[in-house]
Amino acid sequence: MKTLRIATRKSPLALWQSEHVADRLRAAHPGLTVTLVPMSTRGDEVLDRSLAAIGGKGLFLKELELAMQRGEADCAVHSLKDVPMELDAGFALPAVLERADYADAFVSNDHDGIENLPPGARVGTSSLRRQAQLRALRPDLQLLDLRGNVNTRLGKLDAGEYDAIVLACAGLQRLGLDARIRRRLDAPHWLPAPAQGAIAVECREDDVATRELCAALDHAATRTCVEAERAMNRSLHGSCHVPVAAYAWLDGEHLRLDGLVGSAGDGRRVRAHGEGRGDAPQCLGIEVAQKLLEQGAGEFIAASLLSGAGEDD
Ligand SMILES: NCc1[nH]cc(CCC(=O)O)c1CC(=O)O
Repeated sequence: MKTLRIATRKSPLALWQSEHVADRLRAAHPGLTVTLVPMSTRGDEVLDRSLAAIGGKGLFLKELELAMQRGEADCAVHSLKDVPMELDAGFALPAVLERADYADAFVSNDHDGIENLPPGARVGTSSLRRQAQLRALRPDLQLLDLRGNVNTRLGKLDAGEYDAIVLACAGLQRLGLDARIRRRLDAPHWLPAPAQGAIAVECREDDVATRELCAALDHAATRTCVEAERAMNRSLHGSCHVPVAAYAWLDGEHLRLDGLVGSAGDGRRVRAHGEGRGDAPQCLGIEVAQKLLEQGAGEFIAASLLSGAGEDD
C-alpha cells in the first residue's frame, strides 16, 4: 500500500489528532503517503438535542466506519474515551497511542479551584461523571449543561454563562490552550473517563495491510491500562451516559486500577481499587467492577440509564 487515507471528523481537536497520527505514520513508514478524509458526522451536526436522544456517542464513529466499509478511507482516528465499549462487528483498533495527560482540567477566568468557587456558582459540564464528582465535593453548585467542541465550550465560559467549566487537559493541550488550565483534577481524588487522554486508530478487521501499518504506533503500556479501564466500564454496562470514572497505571509489571461510580443528582458515589499483573488487565477491570457493584453501583447506573440524561464524556 502506498497511500493510507484517514477518515476524520472536522472539529479542531479531531483534525489535530488525525494530523498527529498521520505524522507518526509517515515517520514510522518512510515513503508512505498519508492523507486525511474530513467528514461530517450526525453527532457533530445535531447540536440542539441530547446525544442520548439521537443514538449516543456511537454516532461520531458510525459515519467514519461507513466510509471505511465503502472503501473511501482505510482507517479512522478517535479519542478512545469516545469509542463504545463494544466495537462494531468487523472493526478493530490496531493502535492505541501513548496516553497524554489523563486528567480533567478545572477552567475558570475568576477562580482557581473547585473549593474556591462562591456558594451556588454555575459550573458547566454535560458529563454525568464530572457532575457526580462536582456534586460530591460541592453540593451547593449549580450544574449546567455544556455541549459542543472545546472552543465552543470555552467561548460560553468567556461569555459569562458559567463561573467555571471542566474539560479534559489532553484536549486543551493538543489545541495549544494549556494556559486555560487553572487546576489539574488529579487521581485519586478526581478520576477521568475510562481511556481519557488516549488516541486510538480504528480500521476494518479484515484489512491486514492497514492493521500492520497502524500497529507500529501501538503503545503497549497504554493499551494495558485502557483495557483495564474499558473492561471495568463494560462490565458495569458503561457508556458515556453513566457516571463511571476509571484510571489505571502501571508500576513495572504491576497494574493498579481506581474506579468510581457516582450519582449526578446527589453526589453519592462508590469507589474501589484493585491491583494485579499487567498481563491480565481485563480481569482486573472486571474485579474492580464487581467491587463497585457490591457497594451498590448498580443503583446509580440504573438511575442514570432511566433518566436518559448525560453525555459528552
Ligand atoms: N467528549 C469530547 C472529548 N473527547 C476527548 C476529549 C479530550 C481528549 C482526550 O480525552 O483524549 C474531549 C474533550 C473534553 O472532554 O474536554
